[in-house]
Amino acid sequence: MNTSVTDMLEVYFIAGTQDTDDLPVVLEQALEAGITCFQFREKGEGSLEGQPLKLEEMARRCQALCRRFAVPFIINDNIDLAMKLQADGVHVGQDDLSILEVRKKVGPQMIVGLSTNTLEQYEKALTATGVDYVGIGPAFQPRSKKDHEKVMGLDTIKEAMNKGKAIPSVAIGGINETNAASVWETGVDGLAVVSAVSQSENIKESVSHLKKASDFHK
Ligand SMILES: Cc1ncc(COP(=O)(O)OP(=O)(O)O)c(N)n1
Ligand SMILES: Cc1nc(C(=O)O)sc1CCOP(=O)(O)O
Ligand SMILES: [Mg+2]
Repeated sequence: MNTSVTDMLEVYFIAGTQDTDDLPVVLEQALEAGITCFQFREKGEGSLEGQPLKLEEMARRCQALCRRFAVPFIINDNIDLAMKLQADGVHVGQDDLSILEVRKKVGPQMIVGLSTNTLEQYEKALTATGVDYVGIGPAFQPRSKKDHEKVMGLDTIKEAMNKGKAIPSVAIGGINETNAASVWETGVDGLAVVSAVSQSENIKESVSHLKKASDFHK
């Protein structure tokens, strides 16, 4: 991958089979529309959790699509699968394996992302060794996650950005084409979305509206 981590965060699509009836079709449309990163996240009701062979097969299909478009392929939570598939990166949260353990397992090359859900967690991540980018949120009420943390809101995200930007950041939670401009105003490097793309009736239009320089925000 030749893109920088900051560039890859611009429109960061996250999905698993629980989010759509046909993940490969939706992912291909999203890639054609210009997403800059994809995270494979099989989690919760309707996902392939507990079916490792099917899950791996789906991950490989998604990875092949991402490769065709030269878009980074990140795996959520499952470090062993990320290593087996030589994914471009892994994403972990505060309750997952520690960054130290993750980095020990995946080595120095793989992209490692860490979720932060409070100002304190964000500030701590800024000085952490081995973190390539942070997810920050929820920006708004998430649509695709039931057990989410307390909504952080845009004011706190802006406050976090003002504390420092030593590590690239991507906002997450309830982001859509209508509120995207307000999220960009906080100073984050990208927008991570599930439903804004997976549930979109026009993926091409939705992705273009999420982009930083979209005319839609003006
Ligand atoms: C880009 C990005 N940001 C945050 C998350 C959430 O991660 P986590 O808190 O570990 O929750 P799960 O996604 O594992 O349910 C993410 N996946 N991606
Ligand atoms: C996977 C995930 N993590 C979140 C966090 O706040 O850490 S919110 C979220 C789901 C975001 O879904 P949607 O874009 O449909 O609101
Ligand atoms: Mg996690």
